[in-house]
Amino acid sequence: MVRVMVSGACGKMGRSVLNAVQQDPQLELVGAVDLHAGSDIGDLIGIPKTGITVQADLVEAIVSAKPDVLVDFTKPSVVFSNACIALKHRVSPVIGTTGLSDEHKAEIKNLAEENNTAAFIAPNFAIGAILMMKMAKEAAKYMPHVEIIELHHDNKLDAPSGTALGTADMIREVRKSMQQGNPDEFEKVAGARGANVDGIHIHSVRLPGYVAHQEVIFGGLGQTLTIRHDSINRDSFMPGVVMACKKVKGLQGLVIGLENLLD
Ligand SMILES: NC(=O)C1=CN([C@@H]2O[C@H](COP(=O)(O)OP(=O)(O)OC[C@H]3O[C@@H](n4cnc5c(N)ncnc54)[C@H](OP(=O)(O)O)[C@@H]3O)[C@@H](O)[C@H]2O)C=CC1
Ligand SMILES: O=C(O)C1=N[C@H](C(=O)O)C[C@H](O)C1
Repeated sequence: MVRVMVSGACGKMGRSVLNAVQQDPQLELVGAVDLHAGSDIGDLIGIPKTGITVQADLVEAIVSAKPDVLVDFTKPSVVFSNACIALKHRVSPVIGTTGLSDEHKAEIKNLAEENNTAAFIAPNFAIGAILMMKMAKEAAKYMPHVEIIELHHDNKLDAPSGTALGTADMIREVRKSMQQGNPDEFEKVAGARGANVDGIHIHSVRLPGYVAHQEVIFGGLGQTLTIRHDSINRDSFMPGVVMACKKVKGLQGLVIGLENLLD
C-alpha cells in the first residue's frame, strides 16, 4: 500500500484526488492539508466520516501521518515550499500545481537527489493531453508554423497554462526558433499576438464554463491542421494521478511529464 497525503485537499482537484485515492485498493489515504482545515475528509467528498481531518500545517501533518507520497494541487505561490518540505521529510511529491519556475524545478531536482527521494511533476495528468502534446511534436517536424490556444475556467491563476508551455517545449525540441507571421506586424493593442515562446504564439482564454482545453494549430501551404484536447471534467486527470502515486517511489531524482511513466 502506498500512503498518500493530499495538499490543496479542499480545492477542485484536491477533492477529486481524495475520491480517487479512496477508491484505489493499492493506495491508502492517510492525510489532507488545506488552508480550510477542520473538516473530516468524508464530509468533503460525500462519503461516511473517515476520521481523517484536514490539517492546516503541512509539517505537522507529515510528521503525524508519515505518508510515502504528497500529492500537491494548491497554487503557484505555495507548491515550491510544499515540495521542499516533503522532500526534506523523505516524502515523494507528486505535483500537479502549475507555475513552478525552471529555478524551482532545478532546486526540487537537487533536493530529490540529496534526500534520495524521487519527485514527480506533470503539467497535465490527462492521457489525452499527453497524446495531443506528442502528436503536436510529431506534426511540428513537418509543419513548423504553429500557434497554441489554451482555454480554461476563469479561476485559473497562471497563464499560459503549464500544458501550453509544456507543448511549446516539446515543439522546440524539433523546431528551431523562428519568426511567424509578417516580420513587420505590430500590435495595435498590447498582447494581441499572445505570449511568444521562441516564435510559438500562445493565446490564453479564461471563461466560466470551461474546464481545461487546448488547440494546437499548424499552418502550411494551402492547409491547416488542428489538434485539440478537451478535459470536460476533472475525472480526466485521475488515472494519471493514481498512476503517479503508485510509480513515484520507483523513480530516481526528478521526473517531469506523465509520458515518462507510460509503458
Ligand atoms: N497537472 C494537472 O493535470 C492539473 C493541474 N492543475 C493545477 O492544480 C492547481 C490547483 O487547481 P484547482 O484545484 O483548480 O485550484 P483550487 O483553487 O480549486 O484549489 C486549491 C486549493 O489549495 C488551497 N491552498 C491554498 N494555499 C494553500 C496552502 N498553503 N496549503 C494547502 N492548501 C492551500 C486553496 O485554498 P484557497 O481557496 O483558500 O486559496 C484551495 O482549497 C492549479 O495550479 C492548477 O493549474 C489543475 C488541474 C489539472
Ligand atoms: O488550472 C487548471 O485547471 C489546469 N491546469 C493545468 C495547466 O496549467 O496546464 C492542467 C490542466 O490544463 C488544468
